[in-house]
Amino acid sequence: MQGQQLSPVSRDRLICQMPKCYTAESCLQYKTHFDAQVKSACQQRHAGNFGLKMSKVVMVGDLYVGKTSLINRFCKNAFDRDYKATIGVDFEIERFEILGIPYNLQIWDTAGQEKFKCIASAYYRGAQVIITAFDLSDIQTLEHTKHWLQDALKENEPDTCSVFLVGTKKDTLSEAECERTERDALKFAVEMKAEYWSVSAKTGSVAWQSTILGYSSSDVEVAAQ
Ligand SMILES: Nc1nc2c(ncn2[C@@H]2O[C@H](COP(=O)(O)OP(=O)(O)OP(=O)(O)O)[C@@H](O)[C@H]2O)c(=O)[nH]1
Repeated sequence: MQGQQLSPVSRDRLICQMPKCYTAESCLQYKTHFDAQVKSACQQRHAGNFGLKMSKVVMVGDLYVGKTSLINRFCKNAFDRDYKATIGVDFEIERFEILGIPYNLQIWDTAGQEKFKCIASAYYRGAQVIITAFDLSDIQTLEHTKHWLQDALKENEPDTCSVFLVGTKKDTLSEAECERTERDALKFAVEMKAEYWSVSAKTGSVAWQSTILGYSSSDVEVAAQ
C-alpha cells in the first residue's frame, strides 16, 4: 500500500554471520563469514547484484510429518497440538536483513496428502530451497523423502536449488532412538545432496539446541532458511 511504513525487522531476523550447520557430515556450506567484498558492498549499501532480495522455499514431505508445525514455529513461534491438514498449499513471508540489506523469505507449505499433490506440485517451480521433511519416529516417511525431492526437482532447473532434509518431532524420541534414525537420515542426506537437521516444532527453540554441537536456537532458525 502506498505510503505504508514497514515495521523494523525483528532482532532475530538480522543476519550478520553465516549460519552454522547441524552436523559437519551433511553440510551445504562450511564458511563461517561472509565474503569480505560482499560484506563491504552491503555495508556501503552498494550491494548491486551481491545482495539477495528474495528466496522461495518449498516444504515437502508425507502428510502428518509436521511441515505446517515447523513453519508455524519458525514464523509465529507457536505450536498447535491439533492436526489440520493443509489443503493444497499455503505460504508465509518472513522479512530479514542480511548484512543490512532487506531480504524476504517466501515459505511455501505444501499438502502431504496424495489427493492434493497435483495442486501442490504446481507451486514447486522457481524454488531456491527445497526442504524435505520426515517424522523421526516414522522411518517410512524418511524413505519417501527421495520421491518428494525428485518431484520438486523436476519442476526446477538443474543445480539451482539448495536441498535440506529435516527430521521432525525430535521430542518424541529418546536420545538413543534419535541418534539411530539420524545415522540413517545422514546417509539419505548425502545421497540427496542435502543438508541435514533434526528439530522439534513442539519444544521450540530451547530443545532445538544440539547437545552434541552446542548450537543455539537462532542457528537452527537461520539454517531453516
Ligand atoms: N510431539 C510433536 N508433535 C508434532 C511436532 N510437529 C508436529 N506435530 C504434530 O503432528 C501433527 C501433524 O502436524 P502438521 O504440521 O499438521 O503436519 P503436516 O506435515 O503439515 O501435514 P499435512 O498438512 O497433511 O501435509 C499435528 O498434530 C502436530 O501437532 C513436534 O515437533 N512434536
